[in-house]
Amino acid sequence: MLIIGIAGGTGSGKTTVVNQILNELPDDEVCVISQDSYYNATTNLSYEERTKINFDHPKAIDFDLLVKHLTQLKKGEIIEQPVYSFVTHNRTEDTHITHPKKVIIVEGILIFNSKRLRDLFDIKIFVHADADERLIRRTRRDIEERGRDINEVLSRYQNTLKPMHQQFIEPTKNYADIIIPNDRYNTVAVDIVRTVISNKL
Ligand SMILES: Nc1ncnc2c1ncn2[C@@H]1O[C@H](COP(=O)(O)OP(=O)(O)O)[C@@H](O)[C@H]1O
Ligand SMILES: Nc1ccn([C@@H]2O[C@H](COP(=O)(O)O)[C@@H](O)[C@H]2O)c(=O)n1
Repeated sequence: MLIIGIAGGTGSGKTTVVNQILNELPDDEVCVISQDSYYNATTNLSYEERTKINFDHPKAIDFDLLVKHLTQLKKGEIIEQPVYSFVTHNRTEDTHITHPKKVIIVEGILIFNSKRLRDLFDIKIFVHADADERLIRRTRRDIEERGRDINEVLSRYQNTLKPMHQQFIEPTKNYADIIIPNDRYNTVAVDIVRTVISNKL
């Protein structure tokens, strides 16, 4: 089994890179775990209280469950990945049954922040895009896909996202084995990662 961690700031293009890697790879050989699925359950909070959570701080993530699930997959066990809603800021009632595969890709902004997780990765990849590019992408995506308005995106960026990125995400680039520059679509880098995976399969 090969476990690949893909980190990088919000809007850097992690999900896009993962999807490009998955294209042309057999479905039954690769599975993806998203750190976003492991935001802490917030059922005990009102919607108003949830909107005030700092989602870019490591404390917002249920790393215990993420490490447990990855360890189970490594042992060949099936897991039930939580399903998260960016609209309600909470886990849904659903779960996603995930089977162990030869290659497991874990992606998320804070995954290199946890030593326990880092130790589980065979390859660590950091996707880099400049802050202005990430903000533009995030603004478009959150308005089009995550039910947000411009004020929400910009105030979250100023109050939590930017400072948390500088404090907790950017420094973890140092742990990466490979850094993918992604201000533009980087097909060469994606091809290299795909080749590494294909060799393993
Ligand atoms: N290299 C790129 N150039 C332009 N737009 C991109 C690029 N990579 C991703 N995007 C777009 O930016 C937005 C955020 O990308 P996404 O992959 O969701 O980032 P992340 O998972 O790192 O938050 C998406 O709308 C995506 O289509
Ligand atoms: N309820 C939530 C939870 C998280 N976020 C933001 O998502 C970003 C991480 O996801 P990416 O796909 O962009 O890597 C993170 O920056 C959180 O601010 C949110 O807006 N709402």
